[in-house]
Amino acid sequence: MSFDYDLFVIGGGSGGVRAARIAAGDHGAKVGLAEESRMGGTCVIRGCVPKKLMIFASQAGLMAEEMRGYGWADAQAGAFDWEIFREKMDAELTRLELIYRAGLNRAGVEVHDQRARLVGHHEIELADGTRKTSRHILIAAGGRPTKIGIPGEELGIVSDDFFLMEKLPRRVLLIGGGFIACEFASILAGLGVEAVQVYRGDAVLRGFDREARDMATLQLSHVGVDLRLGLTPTRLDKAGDGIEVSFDDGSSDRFDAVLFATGRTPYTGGLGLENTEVRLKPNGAIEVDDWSQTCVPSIFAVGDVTDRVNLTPVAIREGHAFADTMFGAKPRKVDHSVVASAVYLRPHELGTVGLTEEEARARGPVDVYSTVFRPMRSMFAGSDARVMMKLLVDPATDKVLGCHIFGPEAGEMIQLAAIPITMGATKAQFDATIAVHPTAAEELVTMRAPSRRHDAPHG
Ligand SMILES: Cc1cc2nc3c(=O)[nH]c(=O)nc-3n(C[C@H](O)[C@H](O)[C@H](O)COP(=O)(O)OP(=O)(O)OC[C@H]3O[C@@H](n4cnc5c(N)ncnc54)[C@H](O)[C@@H]3O)c2cc1C
Ligand SMILES: NC(=O)c1ccc[n+]([C@@H]2O[C@H](COP(=O)([O-])OP(=O)(O)OC[C@H]3O[C@@H](n4cnc5c(N)ncnc54)[C@H](O)[C@@H]3O)[C@@H](O)[C@H]2O)c1
Repeated sequence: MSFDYDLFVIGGGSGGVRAARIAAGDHGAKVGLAEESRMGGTCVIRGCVPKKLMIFASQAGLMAEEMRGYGWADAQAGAFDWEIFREKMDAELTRLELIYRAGLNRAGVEVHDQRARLVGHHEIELADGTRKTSRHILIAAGGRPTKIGIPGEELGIVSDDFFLMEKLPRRVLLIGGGFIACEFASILAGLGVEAVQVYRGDAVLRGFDREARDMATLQLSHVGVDLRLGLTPTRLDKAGDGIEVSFDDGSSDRFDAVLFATGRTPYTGGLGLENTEVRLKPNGAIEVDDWSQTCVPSIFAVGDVTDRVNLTPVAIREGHAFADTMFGAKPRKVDHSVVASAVYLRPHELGTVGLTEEEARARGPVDVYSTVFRPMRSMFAGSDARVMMKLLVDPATDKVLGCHIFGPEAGEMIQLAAIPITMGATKAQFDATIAVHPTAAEELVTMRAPSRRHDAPHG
């Protein structure tokens, strides 16, 4: 049987673009790709990139404060102009979008700027009614922000809307304690917006190392976020130009905007999956095996739509591995067991790779090398901000099982620490590395004795 394409990709985000480009450009496959919105997907258009630019924009006040401590007695951030920033940011996103598009064109991928849905195991229907057949189909449709099902929630916005705001609200409620709520709370506080964050738990960033969570929780309050823990909103009501929010403790408060940062769900609705035998997990994610293959041999899925590790570099790696495996005769699986990540807070970020102290302890005996200190740079300026460096080491093998850094540029540091840890480095090998002085990161190779040992597995 002959097909229009060797591969048809649904979704032009991190995973889909990489898979299409490698299959067509490196391995000579005939590839079609459908994208219903802007090329580049969540990361480029409404995620990592605009978020990181906002993080950079938001640090002016903290930098001025630090510089006053260094003798620049009059240093002030001055007024932030959202319109100027947004115009520059939009231009940058358009530039990146064009680069993504050009890469696909160069590789010979046929791009369809419209929505696609499956009508069979080898067939796609585009929004204009055109049908295309393909030997293989890759679903890389990503995820969508979700709200929590309370009355009036349609009055609130989600992260997608945040990047499109015409002007900055004066007072914002952020709901959630995950990546997005914490990063956006840091951004808003840094831009001079009154940020109130409510989270139902007792420390933000559930799932991260507990000590690091406590430091992140403390820092949010220190940078001016009004963080209210153990609190959940129960309803939203329109109140003049603002929104009145009621909470489960009986209190209520008024805001100019309410941002739901309450998680994302795989975007599988309306994809035509009912026309296939593809199986979904209870949360709507596409079920795949280690090769990103669904239970239908011709249909594969990568990235957030599979809800494995929802990060851009993971989607890219999955897309690349799929293309190499299917079209390059280079079978490659993705190891999801060690994936580094960072939460871009200010002034200190949280970088993490491998097991948390709690996970390591549940697995067996573990030596914890941990140090918390005031770094030279901010201490001189009079700041009380603390840095944490932590290594978790298996006492039997000396292998480093995890590393957690809370400090300035921790995202950059953890990227480098992730290399030896992915390679299976031992603590002795960390120690054999001569320090770079004076840095904060030198602590990673100078922690001589464990701060504590957990002997028995802890449930
Ligand atoms: C605010 C925010 C900040 C983030 N920050 C980071 C970060 O700092 N670091 C990090 O690693 N990750 C970050 N992420 C996560 C990261 O953006 C995602 O993990 C990544 O984009 C997933 O890539 P993907 O290819 O699976 O999906 P996406 O990038 O979401 O791409 C899916 C694409 O498919 C298109 N599409 C969907 N259905 C169809 C259809 N039926 N037909 C045609 N097109 C369709 C969509 O329009 C979209 O463009 C962030 C996410 C958010 C929301
Ligand atoms: N720096 C990064 O790498 C980065 C940044 C942003 C987003 N991301 C990715 O995007 C994903 C989505 O981010 P997110 O912050 O929306 O999700 P998340 O899963 O990290 O956090 C969701 C938050 O919403 C809360 N929540 C969920 N249901 C609730 C309810 N019914 N009532 C009250 N609170 C509720 C949760 O307790 C949690 O704190 C992340 O998991 C991550 O994979 C990554």
